Amino acid sequence: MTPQVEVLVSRLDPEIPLPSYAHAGDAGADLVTTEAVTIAPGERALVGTGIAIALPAGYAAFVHPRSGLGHRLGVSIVNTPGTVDAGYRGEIKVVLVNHDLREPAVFERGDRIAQLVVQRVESAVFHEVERLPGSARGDGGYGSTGR
Ligand SMILES: O=c1ccn([C@H]2C[C@H](O)[C@@H](COP(=O)(O)OP(=O)(O)OP(=O)(O)O)O2)c(=O)[nH]1
Ligand SMILES: [Mg+2]
Repeated sequence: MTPQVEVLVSRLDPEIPLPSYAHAGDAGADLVTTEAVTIAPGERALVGTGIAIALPAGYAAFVHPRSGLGHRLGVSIVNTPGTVDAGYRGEIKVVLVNHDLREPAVFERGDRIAQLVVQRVESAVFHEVERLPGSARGDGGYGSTGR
């Protein structure tokens, strides 16, 4: 069975459903918009989801786009994936962007606009050193391995 973690949710808007998985074992729980919004081609909009959460220490939640919106409408999230810190108690919001060049993207209140992925995260301790250990990749990046 998929491991589970308890996440406390506060509904800032009582009519808005809790985040929910479309299928058991899904990675992303759908989030809805509390407001109707029309996003012109190339424009963006900050929308509320009506929920705030408290994650256990050692966890973060990531706000990912929905592939169906990308495919059907050209809609994604500007800062994808958005990072929700364990200590954040405000409303989870989503910065939608309409990449379509012609059609506005129209959303009604209650439409599913993003999905939340809850993950364990490590907190790093950053140690400064004179020289980093060598590696096969070295400083190669940005296409260094060819097409
Ligand atoms: O898509 C997102 C991304 C972030 N947040 C909330 C939760 C997160 O804990 C907080 C801060 O996010 P982030 O650190 O990415 O933003 P910042 O621009 O660095 O703001 P801050 O200075 O508040 O950290 O905003 C959202 O509601 N939705
Ligand atoms: Mg920050």
